[in-house]
Amino acid sequence: MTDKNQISALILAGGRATRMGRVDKGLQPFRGATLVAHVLEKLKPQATHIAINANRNADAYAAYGLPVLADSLDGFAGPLAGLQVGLQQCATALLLTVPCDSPFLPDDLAARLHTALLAEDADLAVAVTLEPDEHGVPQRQRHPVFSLVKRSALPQLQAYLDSGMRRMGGWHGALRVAEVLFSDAAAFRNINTLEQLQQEERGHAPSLQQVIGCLSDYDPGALPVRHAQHIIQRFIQPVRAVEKVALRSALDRVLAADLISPIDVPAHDNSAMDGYAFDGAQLQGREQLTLRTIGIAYAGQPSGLRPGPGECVRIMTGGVMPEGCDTVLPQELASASDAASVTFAGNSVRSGDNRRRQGEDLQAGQPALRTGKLIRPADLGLIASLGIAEVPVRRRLRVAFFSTGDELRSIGEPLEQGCIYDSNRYTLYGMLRRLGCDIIDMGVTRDDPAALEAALREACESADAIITSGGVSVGDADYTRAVMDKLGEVSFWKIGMRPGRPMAFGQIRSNGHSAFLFGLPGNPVAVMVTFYFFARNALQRMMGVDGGNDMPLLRARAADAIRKKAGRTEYQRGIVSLGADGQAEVRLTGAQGSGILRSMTEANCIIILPDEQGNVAPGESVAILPFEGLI
Ligand SMILES: Nc1nc2c(c(=O)[nH]1)N[C@H]1C(S)=C(S)[C@@H](COP(=O)(O)OP(=O)(O)OC[C@H]3O[C@@H](n4cnc5c(N)ncnc54)[C@H](O)[C@@H]3O)O[C@H]1N2
Ligand code: MOO
Ligand SMILES: [Mg+2]
Repeated sequence: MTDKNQISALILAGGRATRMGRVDKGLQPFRGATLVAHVLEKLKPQATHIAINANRNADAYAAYGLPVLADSLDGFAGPLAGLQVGLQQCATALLLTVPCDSPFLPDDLAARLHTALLAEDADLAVAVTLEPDEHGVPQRQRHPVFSLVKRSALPQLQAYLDSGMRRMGGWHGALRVAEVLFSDAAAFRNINTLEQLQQEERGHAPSLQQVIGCLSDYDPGALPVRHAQHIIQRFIQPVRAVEKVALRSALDRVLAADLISPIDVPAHDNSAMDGYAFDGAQLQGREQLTLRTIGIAYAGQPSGLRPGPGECVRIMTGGVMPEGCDTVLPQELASASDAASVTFAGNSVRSGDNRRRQGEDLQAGQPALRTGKLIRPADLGLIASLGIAEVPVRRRLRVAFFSTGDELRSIGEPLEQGCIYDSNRYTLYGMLRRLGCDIIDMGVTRDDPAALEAALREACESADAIITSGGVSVGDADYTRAVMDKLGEVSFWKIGMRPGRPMAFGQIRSNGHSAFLFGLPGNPVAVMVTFYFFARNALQRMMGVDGGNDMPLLRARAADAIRKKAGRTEYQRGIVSLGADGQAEVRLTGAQGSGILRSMTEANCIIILPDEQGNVAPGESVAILPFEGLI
């Protein structure tokens, strides 16, 4: 039996992470925590003392409550330098080592290595798995970073390091080594690149093809809106990194953990009215009562008063209910009162009226707000009422966007014949800002494969999501498709909707980074409609927003006839107001061409006409989505 008291563990986090762009690996966000936090959770049941070998960010590692040991050898000498300092500082006879980038390590690692070490009277026990060689034949492979080492082996290690050697398993020749075969090779996988990290982060997230494969009647050339929305929602993955921000800065951010109320709110039973507090049992069937006033209870200070039968306390709104009182008579319901007493009719209040109960707003120990909540002004106040100063929120989503088209000019440039000013980047800027994203405006990209590829790569390497406009319809889609296909998995759709028929969606990769891609159509109204009805929800999901925040559809009467083709969803721009009868009534803004941006600026709502709907008669009820909300 393994006595865990005999085992210390050392997490090796001292490397330079050259394949991960030299970031500090252990501190990389992973599945709601960091890599090192996952390793720590695995180790806690396996060892009593745990330390971390790290050569950077000692404070951040120390925050996990563990001793941080830096190499005594200079210049990131590798894991053996970590083992050296680990053995030097080890308080027990045995030291278990694991790397910081293997969050899936076996739960029985220490126990099995220890059993073998004892059985074979070895100096060191090392994990072994079977890995196929180039012919597919399984070969035993040692994982020297997953070892249990006797502290007494330090002189052999020292001699090996003194000879200038640094290979992790290189010093095993001088030792008695016990090999322990683990059948689950995947438990030893480590994460070396940011791309692997993102893949693991996604866990078993399906590929775009798999998501699409779940639709029995998928037709990219005639895709219903709901199918496109379904595919996007299934494929998108949230960004999990979390940060703590001061309460005010949490506005419009997404809560990253349930906020448990540390206190009851209100903390005491208190009065909802200015008036007189008394024991409601005295009301019983009496026509009139006169109670003697024994004192005054102000808000903010318990009065210490205890009225007896026939007595009451003058109380202010928010004042703590005096002991024995459960009812408050609002002062305006008194038929007579002076400083000494109050008289009122027995039916003017019922027992228990106008008392706010302790914890009726929030109860200690109960979640006050749930993870995934988009924090609005009321939430700020509610968190403040709990006395909480800092809030864990998801990190902001980074979204890069650019326009494509040789005809596009930016503000400040002369407008040559045949050219137009780029407006999509401005509508996209506004819509993304409203969502609270960090935005990267990449300007205009020429209609040219090399320029498009360069822009997509740059966007992919700096953002979580990319939004492009233009170049996805038949005229241009061929080269766009070729470039996007080269960089990842992107589907080109013709959606059963108007405006916004052509659209591309998928995920691209570049240099170990990946990003979701929304290739929106170029027409200015189409770009807004596709953003609102596809990208917006997807980005909110990436931000970690919990599902229940969908915008509510309202209904209004069509003031005039609306032409509508059945078989597609139309998003017409409307102005809703109250008709003469007080009912909501909506009219079109005028011409509905997808190049007519004025139709959006004049509108205060979108009229959503679903697939099955044909022409709309005057007076018929239609669904609308108002632009403005109260908060
Ligand atoms: N033969 C077909 N032609 C078109 C179809 C079709 O199915 N068959 N679909 C039409 C629809 S619907 C749309 S929407 C557009 C989408 O075209 P692209 O995504 O390829 O976009 P572009 O051709 O680059 O531009 C379309 C239109 O929008 C103007 N534009 C583009 N970017 C901007 C910008 N940043 N600011 C302002 N205006 C912009 C551009 O000048 C074009 O006029 O395809 C239809 N054609
Ligand atoms: O998708 Mo297009 O917007 O209808 O011109
Ligand atoms: Mg085009």
